[in-house]
Order: sequence, then structure tokens, then C-alpha cells
Amino acid sequence: MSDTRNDTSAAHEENREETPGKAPGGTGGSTGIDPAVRADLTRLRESIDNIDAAVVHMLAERFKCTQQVGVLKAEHQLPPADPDREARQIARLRELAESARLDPAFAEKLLNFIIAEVIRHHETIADGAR
Ligand SMILES: C=C(O[C@@H]1C=C(C(=O)O)C=C[C@H]1O)C(=O)O
Repeated sequence: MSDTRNDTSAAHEENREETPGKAPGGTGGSTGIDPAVRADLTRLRESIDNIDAAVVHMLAERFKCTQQVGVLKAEHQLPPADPDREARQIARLRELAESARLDPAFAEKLLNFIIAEVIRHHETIADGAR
């Protein structure tokens, strides 16, 4: 069978005996890892941590803006969701994702996830204004 997910070869069975997440052939943890590989992993993980921090800060700023939009909408009896605006944002984000070599479907899912939370906030703000 060519589907490696269903591979029952001896090598595959051997790999399955290793603890998931641990380097094969060593004592486990980081002790068996080549120092050069360890250094690369550390460097990359430091960048990942910085990026994750930037994402959190950017999201926090975005939610500060959307909260203000929610207050404006509640004050002027506007609906929490604006599907036309969302469609334009999704089209734009998909294009940006493509040029950045990010999966556009993933970018769309992420934006929809964020927008759903924003709409929930706007509904809460509107409920409080009633
Ligand atoms: C923030 C707004 O409210 C909602 C949330 C959006 C968003 O998070 O980008 C976009 C459209 C609306 O459904 C808005 O109308 O601009």
C-alpha cells in the first residue's frame, strides 16, 4: 500500500516504539540531539516565540479597535455583523496570503474565526446598551 499512514512495515512498527516527540536512538529529551541541530532548533524557536508575541500584541490592538466599532454600532443601532465588509476583507486577505505564500484557505479560516469573536463582542455590547 502506498499510503504511509497505513504503513505496517517493520521499519514503521519499529518507529512506533519510540516515545512520541522524543528523538529516536537516544536517552530521550534533548540529550541525544546533535548540538548543531539543537542550536538551529533553539534559534528557530526563539523567532517563533517572538512572532507569537507579535501576533498577540497585534490581535490585542485589533480588538481595541473592534470594541470601539462595537460601541459606535450600539450607539447608532447598527447591526453587529457587516457581511459585505467581511466579504471584502476575506477577498483581500486571500490575495495577500497568496502573494505571501500562505494557504489562502487557512487565512480565510483564521479571519472568520477572529470576526466571529468580534461579532460576539458586538452583540454583548449591543445587549448592554438596550
Ligand atoms: C469590526 C466590524 O464588525 C464586524 C467585524 C469585522 C472584523 O472583525 O473585521 C468585520 C465586519 C463586521 O462583521 C466592522 O463592521 O467593521
